[in-house]
Amino acid sequence: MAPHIKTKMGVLGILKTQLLCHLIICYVFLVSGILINLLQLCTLPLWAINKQLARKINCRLGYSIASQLVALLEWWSGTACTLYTDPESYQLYGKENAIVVLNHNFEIDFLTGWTFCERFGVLGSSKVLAKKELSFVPVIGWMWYFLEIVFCKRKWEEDRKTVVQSLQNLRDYPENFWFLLHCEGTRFTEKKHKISMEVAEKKGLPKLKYHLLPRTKGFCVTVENLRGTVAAVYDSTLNFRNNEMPTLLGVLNGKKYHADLYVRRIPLHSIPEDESECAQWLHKLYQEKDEFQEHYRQNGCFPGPVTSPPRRPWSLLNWLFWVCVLVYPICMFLLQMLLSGSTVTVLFTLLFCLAGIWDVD
Ligand SMILES: CCCCC/C=C\C/C=C\CCCCCCCC(=O)SCCNC(=O)CCNC(=O)[C@H](O)C(C)(C)COP(=O)(O)OP(=O)(O)OC[C@H]1O[C@@H](n2cnc3c(N)ncnc32)[C@H](O)[C@@H]1OP(=O)(O)O
Ligand SMILES: CCCCCCCCCCCCCCCCCC(=O)OC[C@@H](O)COP(=O)(O)O
Repeated sequence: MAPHIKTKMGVLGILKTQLLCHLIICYVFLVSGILINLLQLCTLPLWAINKQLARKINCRLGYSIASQLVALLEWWSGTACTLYTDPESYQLYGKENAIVVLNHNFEIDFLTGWTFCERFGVLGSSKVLAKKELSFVPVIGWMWYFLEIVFCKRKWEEDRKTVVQSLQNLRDYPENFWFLLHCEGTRFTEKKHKISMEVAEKKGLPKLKYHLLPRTKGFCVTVENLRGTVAAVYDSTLNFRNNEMPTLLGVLNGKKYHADLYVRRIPLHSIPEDESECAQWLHKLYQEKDEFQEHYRQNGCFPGPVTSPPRRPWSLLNWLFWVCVLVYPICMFLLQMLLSGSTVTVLFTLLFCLAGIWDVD
């Protein structure tokens, strides 16, 4: 990296781009994650005795994993999150169960979603209808198993029974939760958009410019099974300023983004009970979402008042806790190696440290 750019970035900015920092962050995340997964495993016997207590404990443990990634976004990269919503609805966020319908365009939209969950105190209990493959991802996928995340294979005939059962299980969940649905079923690409609009044409549905055609089955079955449990649908549309396409690697490098989220609260009782009417309702919702995206494209902002929730210190404190617990032993280990008296061990340790601080750019 050129020296003048480094000066402009400041010491902290340079630190954030260093491989050694990234290695430490990943090490802390992975080791703490596996320790927490093991603790979650220990709660299994409790489910038989006191299920609600086991669920509450798992929400806290899940928080301790997810909030590390949130801390990375809001404290490490300093990404700003602006919320466009009406003040009356704002009062209810975090105080009721809700289904969140969100567009799926960005690599970090899950992380931005989590950040909003954190700010309204529902991060540990947040849920999603996720593809089955994600349940095998170490740490996060294993954590989701204990948080009763709903998984689907995206083959409706196989999914119907398991999805309905998993949704029914959430009816007596002891914590307020937000249930995320990416109704488009996959992340937006131009190629997928083209195919999806061919389907829209065949079905006689209006074309969408910024979204894929929504898959309606998951939404209708969620509304049907969570009626009486969930108070509202939060129709949410996410964008990043300056047409940026943020990445996890960018966040890890400390790059600051600016997320804009537009949320409309729609009471669940206003959504039709009949399945085909419910599907039509969702198609109409996506046509409206398309208009909001057009507004954003034209004006650089969403319509309506801005009421941004402040970041809270808990994600940072949790992260610092794990850094203190896990970085100290590794420092002691490296120190022991350096003081071992063996030339080969000292050389290897020095090489390892140098590789970590080497500027790969
Ligand atoms: C702002 C605050 C945020 C709060 C965040 C809260 C919580 C956060 C928690 C966690 C964060 C982590 C996030 C993890 C992200 C995980 C992301 C994913 O895994 S997305 C993929 C999985 N999810 C989904 O797919 C959900 C949407 N899909 C559905 O609902 C589906 O209906 C289904 C239930 C999965 C079943 O799918 P299947 O394909 O089997 O059946 P369908 O009936 O849907 O499809 C057949 C139907 O579709 C028509 N068709 C064919 N091709 C297309 C196409 N390209 N586009 C649209 N439609 C198509 C086809 O003709 C059939 O139609 P019909 O039924 O009329 O015959
Ligand atoms: C603080 C610690 C930093 C350490 C960095 C480690 C990063 C680990 C991140 C793990 C993130 C796991 C969360 C999974 C969410 C991913 C969202 C996703 O993958 O959605 C899938 C959809 O799109 C559909 O996929 P398609 O198959 O249709 O395409």
